[in-house]
Amino acid sequence: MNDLYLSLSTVIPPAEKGLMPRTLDSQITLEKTPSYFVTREAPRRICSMSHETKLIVVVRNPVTRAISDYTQTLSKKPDIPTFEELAFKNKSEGLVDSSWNAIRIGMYILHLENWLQYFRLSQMHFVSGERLITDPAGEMGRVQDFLGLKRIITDKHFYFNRTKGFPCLKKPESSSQPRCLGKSKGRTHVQIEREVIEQLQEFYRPFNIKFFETVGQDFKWD
Ligand SMILES: Nc1ncnc2c1ncn2[C@@H]1O[C@H](COP(=O)(O)OS(=O)(=O)O)[C@@H](OP(=O)(O)O)[C@H]1O
Repeated sequence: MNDLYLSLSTVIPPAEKGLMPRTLDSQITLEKTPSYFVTREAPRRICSMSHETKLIVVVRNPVTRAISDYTQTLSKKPDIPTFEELAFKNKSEGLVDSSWNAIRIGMYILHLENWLQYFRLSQMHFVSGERLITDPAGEMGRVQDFLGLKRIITDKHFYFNRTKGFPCLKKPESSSQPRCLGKSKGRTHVQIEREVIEQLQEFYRPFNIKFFETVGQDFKWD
């Protein structure tokens, strides 16, 4: 379920690493569980483990995210209803089914409000899923700044792979070969009618606006 776009990483400071795998004081512990961001109990539990945890969330246009999510489910379960059947309670009235997970996950502001009951906004960093593709080094630069790390990953670590249609790593440390993400990342999405996309854009607009205002960043999803 296009996890990358709603993945949430937690970074535990050294003094509070008791419940995480052991690391040296010069290291940070990173853990990635995409579903945390949309799980009600997660902020309270993580906060009780370490209230100074840093949180990284990758977000993308919620409409594209929903289609990506559906495309991934469809690849595993080809018999599911169509996207339109799942996305609407009543399509002609434009009544979106916000209880369908693929739709609900993209209502980022609702999830964020839950996190903000336990963490300061300054403890959170939002990565643009769109820019992660168009400018991976820029996005990774901001992640490194947020983590208080030297900018070690830069432009020279990426190249654009035309076959894959995505940026790939030139040469990871563990190998002498370039490395792209796997086949399941960057699948061709199912075709969705323009009208349906517009209905969903309309549905998400107020949630997006409130999300942008809250995080102080405009992700330009219109
Ligand atoms: N460099 C690079 N290479 C390939 N794919 C990239 C890359 N950067 C970001 N993306 C986007 O990652 C999306 C899938 O990642 P996920 O974490 O959601 O996948 S998964 O849920 O763990 O399977 C995937 O979403 P879809 O395009 O919807 O498949 C990609 O758009």
